[in-house]
Amino acid sequence: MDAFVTRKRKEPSPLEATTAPTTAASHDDEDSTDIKLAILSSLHPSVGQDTLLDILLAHDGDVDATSLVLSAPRLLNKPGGGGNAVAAQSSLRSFAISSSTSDSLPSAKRAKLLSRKGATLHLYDPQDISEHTPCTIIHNFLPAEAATSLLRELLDESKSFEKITFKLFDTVVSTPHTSGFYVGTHKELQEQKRDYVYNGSHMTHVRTLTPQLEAVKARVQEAVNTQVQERIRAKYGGKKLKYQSSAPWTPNAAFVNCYNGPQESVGWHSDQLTYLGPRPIIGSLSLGVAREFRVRRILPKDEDDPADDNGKAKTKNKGNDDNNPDRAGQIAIHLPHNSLLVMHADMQEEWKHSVAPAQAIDPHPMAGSRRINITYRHYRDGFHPRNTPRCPCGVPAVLRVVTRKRDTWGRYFWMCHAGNVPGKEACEFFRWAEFDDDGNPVGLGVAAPSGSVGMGYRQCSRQQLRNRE
Ligand SMILES: O=C(O)CCC(=O)C(=O)O
Ligand SMILES: [Fe+2]
Repeated sequence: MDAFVTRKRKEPSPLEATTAPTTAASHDDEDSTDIKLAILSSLHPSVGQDTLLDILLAHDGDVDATSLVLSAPRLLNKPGGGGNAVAAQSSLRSFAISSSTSDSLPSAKRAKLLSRKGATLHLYDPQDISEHTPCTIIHNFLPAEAATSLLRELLDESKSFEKITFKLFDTVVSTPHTSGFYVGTHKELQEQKRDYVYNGSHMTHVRTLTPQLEAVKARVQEAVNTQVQERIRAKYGGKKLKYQSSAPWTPNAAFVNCYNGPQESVGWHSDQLTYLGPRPIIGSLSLGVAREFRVRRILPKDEDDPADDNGKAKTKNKGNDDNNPDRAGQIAIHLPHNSLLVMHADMQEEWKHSVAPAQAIDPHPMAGSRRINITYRHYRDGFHPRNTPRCPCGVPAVLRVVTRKRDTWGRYFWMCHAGNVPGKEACEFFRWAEFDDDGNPVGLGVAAPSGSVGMGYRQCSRQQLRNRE
């Protein structure tokens, strides 16, 4: 897991979805959206702001088209219109003037609707989510009693969960939520404590999966494998991605997070590839209070809008483009109790995700204000620390991917773990990673290819390491 301190977003307006523009250009966007919403609000006083914004975005900011749709009688039945966004399950498609209008939209056109800088698009409908994000959602995943029973157990377990602390420059900070880590066997538990390193430290509190977590794991495994095949068919042109494993996904570990109250969150990040390998798949089950899971594409550096950096101090943090999470536009996926979100193979390398602090939440009858999230993961044997490069610092190197530089975009590399530990000086260890088509490491033990930085012990700065990405 790769969890960071949440950067506080600009104080949201009642139109939660238009938060955080920071530049003059973005302010213009926000102002014009506000004016459009004010017009729509006066024309349709009974429709809530969230609903107005959803429909406005779905119609690419066209006030007339939005107003026309709102005049259609069937929209009066929209569930939860104007109420709490996370309580209602609705669909972008339900806002279309006619079903044929929406369904016939070319995908480029629809994708454009979803990538508005400075805006957050809220998606509820499974079809919208699979179409526009690297995720699939299954609502009401477990039989209701099984979900309740697992929630009860994990609320109890979460009493002993801890915040993960790490060093951020000269300060020790901790994640804004608590976590517990579970593995399948006692042997794996011992190995986790002894061999695996996370942000420079060993995990001290590791547990074995409870019988309920084991039973749910089997269900998650089956559902995820079905969804992965469907994704390959529908989105990847019938062929798995390069480096995606062709073996069925067999999770062997679970991170369980507890978010106690609306302010607990997880900042923008991608999950670490080091032990999962390239193109990992993650099955994420949510229980208790519904919260927003946000995703945004990682843009290569030269797609950066230079205006975004004008007059704005860069935030020093761990993600490589976390300084402006709104640059690519955010998509909020609403995760109600008992929903399974599949993060597909195109997620971790190309997108970042977060759980934003909430303005308000609907309490859950059993969990109160708490949300439990279980991410089932597959720790691949080929990526066990005994099989991967070791840094001269004496610990396993971390696996990362180039996301910012166009010329080397998508290439994987092993680097000094300290480059992943804010505040620590990294040594120069760097090696391009090579995989077979299934994502298994090849060529390990071979000297670093020419042109790579080599394996010297000289210290280099975090900026130098960043520059390679
Ligand atoms: O709580 C969630 O839905 C996501 C948690 C997450 O991203 C993580 O633990 O890495
Ligand atoms: Fe994550």
